[in-house]
Amino acid sequence: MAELKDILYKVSLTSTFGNMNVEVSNIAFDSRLVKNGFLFVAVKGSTSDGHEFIDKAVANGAAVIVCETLPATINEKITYITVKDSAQSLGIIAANFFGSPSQKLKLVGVTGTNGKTTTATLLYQLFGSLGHRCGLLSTVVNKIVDKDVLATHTTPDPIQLNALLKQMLEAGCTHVFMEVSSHAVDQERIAGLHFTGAIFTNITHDHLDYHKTFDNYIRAKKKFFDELSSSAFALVNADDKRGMVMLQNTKARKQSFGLKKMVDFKGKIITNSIEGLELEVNNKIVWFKLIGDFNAYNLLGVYGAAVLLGEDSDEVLRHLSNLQGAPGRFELVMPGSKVIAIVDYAHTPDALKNVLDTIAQFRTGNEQVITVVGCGGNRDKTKRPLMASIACRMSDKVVLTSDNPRDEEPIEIIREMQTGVMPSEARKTLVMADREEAIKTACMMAKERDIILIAGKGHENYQEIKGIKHPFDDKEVVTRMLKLIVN
Ligand SMILES: CC(=O)N[C@H]1[C@@H](OP(=O)(O)OP(=O)(O)OC[C@H]2O[C@@H](n3ccc(=O)[nH]c3=O)[C@H](O)[C@@H]2O)O[C@H](CO)[C@@H](O)[C@@H]1O[C@H](C)C(=O)N[C@@H](C)C(=O)N[C@H](CCC(=O)O)C(=O)O
Ligand SMILES: Nc1ncnc2c1ncn2[C@@H]1O[C@H](COP(=O)(O)OP(=O)(O)OP(=O)(O)O)[C@@H](O)[C@H]1O
Ligand SMILES: N[C@H](CCC[C@H](N)C(=O)O)C(=O)O
Ligand SMILES: [Mg+2]
Repeated sequence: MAELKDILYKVSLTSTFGNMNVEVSNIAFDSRLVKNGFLFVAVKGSTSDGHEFIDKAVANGAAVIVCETLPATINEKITYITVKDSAQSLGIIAANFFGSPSQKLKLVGVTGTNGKTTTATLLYQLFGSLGHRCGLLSTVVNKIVDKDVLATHTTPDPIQLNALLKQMLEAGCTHVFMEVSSHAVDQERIAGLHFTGAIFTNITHDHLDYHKTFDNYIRAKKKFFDELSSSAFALVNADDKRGMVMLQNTKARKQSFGLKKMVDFKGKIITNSIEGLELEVNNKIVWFKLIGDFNAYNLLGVYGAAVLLGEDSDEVLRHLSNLQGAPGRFELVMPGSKVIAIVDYAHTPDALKNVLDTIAQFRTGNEQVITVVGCGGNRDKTKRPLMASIACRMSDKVVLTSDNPRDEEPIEIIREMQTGVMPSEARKTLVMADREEAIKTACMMAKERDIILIAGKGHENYQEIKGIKHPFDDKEVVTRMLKLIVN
């Protein structure tokens, strides 16, 4: 239970109707979850408008309604509050309701098209290894110290988010590392949170289905930095064209990392091999277990953030060099097998190019690169031809397949991918909508020392088809096929 007045702290109200001296039993923004004494926030969504469900919320027992416009009929027994922006108000209300846990934690948010999970996971592992109790909010899993909590989104909704932060605080966490997706910024899921620091990894093509233009997408990421407090740090990848854009209007302490420019945390790649990365950081040469140039950026971002959080730089490097990274990110399957099979979460053109670039650097002779790739249904369609084009240009053979077709026809998605394949490259490609068959075919085509890249699903353990998540795990399938066919 909480006093209504307390949970409205810092919410800008435009009008109130009814008794303001009430207690609220809980909060919800989905009418279906409302029970007696709840406060319901009506939020405009992308498919429907929460304002249409105010009567449902009242029927389910809501005591308080927060909305942008009042419903046609008002129930005298209920308190109505109007606000300018109910999504933003929901964030602030959720933070207040759970006792503003983010104020009592060192909360660091990571945004960018690629590298958020890797960076946040490395920070969580690093700070754990340095002796701190930590929380993690990521695409793969949420963690309250060692306890796993299922992740449904990259960034949870404000109620789940603040509830998790509260549980982390109660479990003794001092540090929390979280991914901040552009959807979350745009939908105000992080409103009302207090960040100690923010990291920007990069921005490239993705999510244009949602943001419509690349400029809107950049603006969503920038908003995260614009809203940081002056006591926070804003750490950006200066080698990304938009790194400095993120810092333009921030009040936070501006910091940068990178490999090419003058930056606060500079690195240099000495060796990049299938065994890992050798980097010069802070005048020290250190080996890391992560593979690929792009991971040099992730490691530098993590290093910079750890130093900005007050950790000793040498200790940070010592601990960081032992870490493995996130599951399903450039993960070698059955190391030592006759063929090299890599499972990776590359689901954007840039990520796919980076991963294939990295693979190209490891080629020593005539080995072939065989790529298995698909594109998600009900998601940004413009990346489909681009991803197929990159896969063909940078591989010897490509099996075009399905990656969570959702409500779309798998073969239609593949057809759209094929529009990016040049006629001269068409002979390299095979179409196999069934992902298990596609992986099997890649394994059958592979000769000794060939490299198979299975891209797009990484850690995911399902294939989503028409609203149903069917169990499916790239790593499990490729392991089975390698044992059966190759070894
Ligand atoms: C496009 C998008 O982001 N949608 C998110 C959004 O839902 P929505 O806007 O579609 O909501 P809606 O169905 O229109 O409903 C509007 C409002 O009416 C309410 N409602 C609805 C029905 C009802 O009976 N009663 C009721 O009160 C809803 O609770 C909601 O408040 O708000 C919901 C609650 O927070 C999210 O679960 C939902 O995520 C969907 C499932 C989703 O797939 N999101 C993806 C795209 C996403 O967010 N991805 C990013 C990662 C992207 C990255 O890779 O960077 C993430 O952070 O996970
Ligand atoms: N710094 C980086 N720059 C470019 N590509 C990267 C970087 N880090 C990782 N990648 C590639 O992007 C893929 C996704 O990485 P990761 O899961 O860390 O990103 P993410 O931002 O969390 O993605 P999502 O938005 O889907 O949650 C990796 O599998 C790898 O192919
Ligand atoms: N966070 C990303 C994940 C994409 C993963 C890929 N496997 C797919 O389903 O398209 C998104 O929502 O676009
Ligand atoms: Mg992620």
